[in-house]
Amino acid sequence: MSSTIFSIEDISFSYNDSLVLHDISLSLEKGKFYGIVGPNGCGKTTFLDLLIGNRKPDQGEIVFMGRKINDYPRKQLAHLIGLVPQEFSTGFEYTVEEIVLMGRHPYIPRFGSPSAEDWDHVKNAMETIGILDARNRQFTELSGGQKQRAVVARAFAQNTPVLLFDEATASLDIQYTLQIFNVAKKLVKTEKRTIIAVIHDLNLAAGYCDEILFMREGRIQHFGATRQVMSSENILDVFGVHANVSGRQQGGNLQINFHYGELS
Ligand SMILES: Nc1ncnc2c1ncn2[C@@H]1O[C@H](COP(=O)(O)OP(=O)(O)OP(=O)(O)O)[C@@H](O)[C@H]1O
Repeated sequence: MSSTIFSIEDISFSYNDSLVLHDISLSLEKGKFYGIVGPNGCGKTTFLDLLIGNRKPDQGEIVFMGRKINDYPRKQLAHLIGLVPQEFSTGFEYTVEEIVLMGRHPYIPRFGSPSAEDWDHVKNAMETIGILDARNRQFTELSGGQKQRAVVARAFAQNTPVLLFDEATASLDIQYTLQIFNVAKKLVKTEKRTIIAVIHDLNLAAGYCDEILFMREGRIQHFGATRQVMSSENILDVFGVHANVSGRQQGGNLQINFHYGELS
């Protein structure tokens, strides 16, 4: 049986007249941790928006689990794909627990109440992320990093086979960053979930991702197994910066060291 989860066929996308994604064709497989890396503004968030069906390609197709992504009813898709967005804000006074419970909304019938199973998922997600003690705090009063952890917990509570992270740990300290990536990696390894994560930190991407998509100017420039594509040449090609990539022979994680240039 094919393990292809996303089949992306020659997609392009424009905002008004501005072409943002083009000539993207690739297959993504179930049970892998994918990293998307690339310069600011190259189209990473837009690409995730297309993968989750929030936007429609102008050309080409995205087939998800055998069906065109834009043909899925929204509710069904919310059972299959969860997203940790780059930014999440709410004008309303919600507690942390209420934010995490939002991850269960696709499962709660209209005018219905959360089931015991829904509450189990909410509690487990808060425990996993370590925010159970903050469950009754107002979301708007949290620090940026605390908010981000609540939003990650919301996505874990949604319990979907596919998770998209858009810089999900950008404002987290190293302890919480590793905690979330370790949980994510475990979901990939033990439950065959698929994670597609936009990551700016190349060492983090090298440490956790099975495969990397290097994006530049709306195209996938390089795509493949992390050990193959995370190279000085590709980093220079996509980011225009010089770096040494070491550790390829040792069999452990790759290490990326940047050349900082002259300080004046
Ligand atoms: N809603 C929008 N309307 C018009 N242009 C947009 C919109 N959203 C994004 N863009 C433009 O599309 C391009 C790609 O944006 P996108 O957010 O996908 O990039 P990104 O790679 O995720 O960037 P970053 O690393 O800074 O988050 C940018 O030039 C951006 O200005």
